[in-house]
Amino acid sequence: MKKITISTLMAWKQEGRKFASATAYDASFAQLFEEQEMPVLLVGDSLGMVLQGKSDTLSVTIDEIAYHTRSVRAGSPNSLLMADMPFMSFATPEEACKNAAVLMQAGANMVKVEGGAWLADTITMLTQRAVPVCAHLGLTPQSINIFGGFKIQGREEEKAEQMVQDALALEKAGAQVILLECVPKALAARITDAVRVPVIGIGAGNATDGQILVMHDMFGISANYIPRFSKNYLKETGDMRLAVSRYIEEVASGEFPGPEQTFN
Ligand SMILES: Nc1nc(=O)c2c([nH]1)NC[C@@H]1CN(c3ccc(C(=O)N[C@@H](CCC(=O)O)C(=O)O)cc3)CN21
Ligand SMILES: CC(C)C(=O)C(=O)O
Ligand SMILES: [Mg+2]
Repeated sequence: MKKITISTLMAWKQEGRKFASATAYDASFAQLFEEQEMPVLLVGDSLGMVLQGKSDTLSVTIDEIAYHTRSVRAGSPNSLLMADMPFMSFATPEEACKNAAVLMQAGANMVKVEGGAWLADTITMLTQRAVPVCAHLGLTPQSINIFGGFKIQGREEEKAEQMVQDALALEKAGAQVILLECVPKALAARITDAVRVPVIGIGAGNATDGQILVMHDMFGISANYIPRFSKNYLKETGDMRLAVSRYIEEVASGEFPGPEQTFN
């Protein structure tokens, strides 16, 4: 696989070419993903749930994300590697810079932060200091105690309009990727059209530029539960490499996510 950069994703958006991505936490799976030409990988704070068995992501630390980022980078030199900024690690722009440096030095190409327009100054400060940023909107799991659970976001028109405005504000602030989690398909489509940067969806329908899955969900082996919007590709292929390539193909063709994995 040739080196994937933010320019690659921008070009794909303009061509209307849909791309897949997945979480990864170790070198062996990162290498397997790279061999199947998965262009984008994320060291997600979901590792608190799927690796550590916790019921949410709040306890994950910057050092844990950095540890896994080093492993994933070792297995996948050419993917665009995103790393999650954990809960409270970007509470102020200064803390965000200090913590983002740890992840970039561990091998990330981009950091991801959860939140809306209030993050504009943080995102500007990071991008000015050469840290590319993905802004995560919709169901932001670090806000579970505000939301009262992992619930779909943006159902009411007022909330939907707010999310469109948040996406525009964060793009203007410098965000180079937007990630939408658990939002109705029509809202994800609206945001994907409204911004120039690539939009990656999870539980957001098939109109976004890219898709992401937690790798354990792709294989149907997640601890606790498997979200409704994910799909077990191991069950239908019986082989991990085939599962990954099937997922990549179904994203490219628009077949995944289908109606069963979509909120309307
Ligand atoms: N294994 C795993 N997969 C994920 O996608 C994931 C994680 N862990 N951990 C971090 C966050 C948390 N996520 C989650 C977890 C559960 C639901 C969930 O149960 N959602 C309900 C829908 C709720 C509604 O209808 O409002 C569902 O039935 O899927 C959603 C997102 C997504 N992320
Ligand atoms: C679900 C994805 C988008 C994520 O943030 C994670 O894996 O932590
Ligand atoms: Mg996350």
